Amino acid sequence: MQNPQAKKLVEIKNLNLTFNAGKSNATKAIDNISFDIYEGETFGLVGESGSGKTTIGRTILKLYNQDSGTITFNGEDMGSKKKNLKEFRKEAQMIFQDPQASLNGRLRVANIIGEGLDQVGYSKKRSERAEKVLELLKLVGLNKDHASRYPHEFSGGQKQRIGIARALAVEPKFIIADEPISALDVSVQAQVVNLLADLQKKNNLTYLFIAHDLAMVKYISDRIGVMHWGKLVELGTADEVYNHPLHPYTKSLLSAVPEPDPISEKNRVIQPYDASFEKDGQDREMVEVTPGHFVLATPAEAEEYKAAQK
Ligand SMILES: Nc1ncnc2c1ncn2[C@@H]1O[C@H](COP(=O)(O)OP(=O)(O)OP(=O)(O)O)[C@@H](O)[C@H]1O
Repeated sequence: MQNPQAKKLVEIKNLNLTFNAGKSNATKAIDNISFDIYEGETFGLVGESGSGKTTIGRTILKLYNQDSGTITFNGEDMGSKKKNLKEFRKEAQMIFQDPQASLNGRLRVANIIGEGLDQVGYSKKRSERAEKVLELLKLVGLNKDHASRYPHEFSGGQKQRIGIARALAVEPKFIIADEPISALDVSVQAQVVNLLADLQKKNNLTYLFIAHDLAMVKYISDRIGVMHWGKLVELGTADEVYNHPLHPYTKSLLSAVPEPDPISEKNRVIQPYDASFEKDGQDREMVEVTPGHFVLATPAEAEEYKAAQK
């Protein structure tokens, strides 16, 4: 269970966002979602493609405006503090899925990272700025020779390291990592995840880690939220969600995770998910089935889920 002393860094309450509202292609990307992210934790957000994970990340960063609901960062409602947006953007950064597309190909690495440093006042101190670039490169496992090169001269994993260094340049408190490893070779995925975990400890960072790979999310996250069709359907500690899943969608996602042991893998049965009940018109809300473990359910379903846990 979450330490009750821990401070909430991000508080999301009853968030709603519909793209193309009122048109035939309207998409309810965020459907009445509430959750908190505690300082120093990694909150993993999982769900299939199109479930709304990226939209939540972008809405937290104020790249999209929600239709209703609130997002509070460090105790401040960002919606009502427009003048603080510049400050907020330094405290909250995003790392993207595609490191190639997210880096300006015309800039040398020193300037890509330097742009972030300029935002926090290094622009007038050239030598300090150069020193800080080297420090950041070292922090993410690169070296000074890399500073004068262009993004296309790097491998995918190295590019992601540059993206991480750029995010860290503004000394953020909070980082949204949106599928940061899914475009990388399997052989370098673990290195980037381990780097993120090390940096979290060193810099006391809080992460929202977005992914569709539940195995990796379990490895890195303290708590996990599972999304389906714009709704949060389950929320709990990584161990609880992984070992005692409640919602049939979570069970189905977990059944798709390959087993490392060849015998278990051979016997693994993928559980299909029949989502039709989500559209039965019944009201569902997040119910706490065991301490800190919530599932989206009607009162009757909640009782069933509870009984199945015993
Ligand atoms: N800018 C946009 N305009 C219109 N619809 C959008 C926009 N961005 C996302 N959507 C739609 O909103 C829904 C949620 O998309 P979102 O990208 O948040 O999902 P996701 O879970 O992050 O998926 P992925 O893993 O593929 O990135 C999808 O149906 C998507 O098509």
